[in-house]
Formats: sequence, structure tokens, C-alpha cells
Amino acid sequence: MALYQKEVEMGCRAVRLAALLCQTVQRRLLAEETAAKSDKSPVTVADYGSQALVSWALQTALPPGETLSLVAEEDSEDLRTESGAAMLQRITQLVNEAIKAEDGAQPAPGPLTPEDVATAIDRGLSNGGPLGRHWVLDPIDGTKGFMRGEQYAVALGLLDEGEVVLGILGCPNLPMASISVPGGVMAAATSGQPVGCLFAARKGCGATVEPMDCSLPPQKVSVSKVSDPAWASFCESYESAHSLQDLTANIARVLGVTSPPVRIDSQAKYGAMARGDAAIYLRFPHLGYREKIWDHCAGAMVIQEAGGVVVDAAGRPLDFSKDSAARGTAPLRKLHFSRGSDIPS
Ligand SMILES: Nc1ncnc2c1ncn2[C@@H]1O[C@H](COP(=O)(O)OS(=O)(=O)O)[C@@H](OP(=O)(O)O)[C@H]1O
Ligand SMILES: [Mg+2]
Ligand SMILES: [Mg+2]
Ligand SMILES: [Mg+2]
Repeated sequence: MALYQKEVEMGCRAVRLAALLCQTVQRRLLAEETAAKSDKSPVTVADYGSQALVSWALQTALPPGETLSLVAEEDSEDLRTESGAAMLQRITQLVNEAIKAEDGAQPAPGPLTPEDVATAIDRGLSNGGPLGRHWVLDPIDGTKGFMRGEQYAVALGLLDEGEVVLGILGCPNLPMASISVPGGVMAAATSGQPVGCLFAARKGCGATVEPMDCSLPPQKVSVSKVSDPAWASFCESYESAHSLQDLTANIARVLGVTSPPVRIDSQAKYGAMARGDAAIYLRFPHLGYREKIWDHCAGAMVIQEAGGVVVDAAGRPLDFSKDSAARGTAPLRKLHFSRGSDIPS
């Protein structure tokens, strides 16, 4: 079997399963399904449920006795408090519903319990690092976009000996049709092509896209061939709190870019770029913010395998292998870009 083929299949199944749960929640998103984390960022039942499902699906696909190492965004700490119990119940119900909808049956020996779900979420507490295999998960990237009913991604990568070898991006609200058309996402969504894309990239094997609903086979994607910035369009964060939009506007002006920025949430930007919907992605977080590996691992791999290049603000490749535990700095757990994408002074 081709290198990482089994892992790509495991990962795609896990991402599809998680996307199913996200779609269910987004359809009936209620205020009580959202909470605020200690850093004040939003988290929903779908973020937790997606993480639990990916963790469960990957762990159950491994040979008996093999333990999953997963570096993922969420943890169960708030769910294990008295006030989090009802949310954990709700997540457990959604997780069991998604497993049943996929297989038509509950997992043996029976539905997952709230404790099983919390344990699955906390498998994401690995520190990663340069040795061995580590899956890297953002269960919902672009939670704010998800809550607005717009773009988000289930983003799953695999690190092997410090190198990214797989990237899978489930983008349930991204149309299969190009969004670089007048009217953007809205127009593409009504073009008659399916909505919902699954991007997958394996080291050295290129990147593909297929509809989330499996209605078409995977097709190879490649980045835009536009080389003159005057003809290029560029993507950036939808949220101005996530990237310095004034700075990107200035850079675009200096480059001679004439079209307005394409602002969509999440690593769906990487997916859209991988198939040539835009040629440039500019991201400059506000001073002091440290990027997390799960926010870029899968997307960067998809871009790279589609023929693109992803670098930090100083033009250096991103390093996903930093093991922050080795630095003995617990609060920095999983903040891995030592040379980060802070703006150079
Ligand atoms: N202050 C700040 N600066 C930079 N980045 C931040 C910041 N706050 C959050 N985040 C991270 O941004 C993730 C969402 O991705 P994007 O910024 O591409 O999406 S968006 O267009 O702005 O919604 C988002 O990922 P999720 O938390 O998974 O949604 C965050 O990890
Ligand atoms: Mg994220
Ligand atoms: Mg997230
Ligand atoms: Mg988040």
C-alpha cells in the first residue's frame, strides 16, 4: 500500500464524521450550544463534538495497543465542571448520533458515555514534537465563521518525525465551484455544483478535492498560475482581530494587486487557494499573538502539495515540530512557531 495511504483513509473518514456533526449543529445552532473559553474565544458543542469524533475515529482505526498522539485545540476541563455537565451531555448525544448516522449502528459495546467523550477530547493534549507520529487537529477552525453560518474547516494533519506528511481539510460550506467569481461564495453556492469540499494532501503525492458528500471522485488541484500581482487576488482573515488588514492592504498596494481582498474564515482559505481561487494569502497577527500549529498544519500541506509555498513573515518555512513541553513552559503548550509570524520589527 502507498505510503500514508491507510492514514489518509483514516483521516478522511474521521474528518467526514466530524463534519457531519458540525453540519447538524450549524443547522440548529442555539445560544446554549456556545460557551466562552478562558481566553474569551468562543467554543461550541460542535468544536468539542468534532474533536471527540476525530479522536475516537482515529483511535479505533489504530491497531489494538497502539496509542494515538493527538495535538488538538480543545480540552474537557470546562466540561468537567458542574456548569459544563449539561453541555457534555449534549455533546455526547451529538457524537453518538453522528456515529449512528455514519454506520447505522452504535459503536460496540454501546453508545459512548460522557466520560468516554471527555476522554476522547483529552487525547488531544499531546505536546507533539519532532519525534514519532502526531496527528494535529483543529476540530473547527473559524469558530466565529461557523457561528455566523459561514466558512469553517475541520483541519487534520499528520506529523511524522517532525515533518508534515498529511493534510486533510473538511470545508462543509465551501462550494465545489470556484469562489473567484462575481458574487463570490454566494454565487458559487448557487452554481449547481455541490457545496462542501474535502481537500486531502499526502507528502509528494499532490493534493485533491472532492465533494464532502462523495458525489464525485477526487480531482487533483493546483495553485493559481498567475505570476503578475496585478492579476492576482489575495485572501485574508475575515476577522480584523486576527490579522492586520491595514498592513495587508498596504502590501497588496505595493505589490500592485488591484482586486479587493477575499475575506473568508478559517483554513478554507488554504483550500480555496489550493485550487487557484486566489493567488496570495496574507496573514499578520496583531503583535504578541502566537500562532498555533493546528491553525496551519493541514492547510499549509494542502497548499504545498498543490504547488504553492507557505512561509512566515521573514520568508522562512513554518516549523510544526516544536515540542513546547521540552521547554518546560506549560502555558506555552502547543504554541509551536518559535520563529512565529509576528511582524518583524
Ligand atoms: N488575535 C488573533 N490573531 C490571530 N489569529 C487568531 C486570533 N484569535 C484567534 N485566532 C485564530 O484564528 C483562527 C481563525 O482563522 P482565521 O483568522 O483565518 O479566520 S477568520 O477569517 O478570522 O475568521 C482561530 O481558530 P479557531 O479558534 O479554531 O476558530 C484562532 O485560532
Ligand atoms: Mg483554528
Ligand atoms: Mg478551532
Ligand atoms: Mg478556537
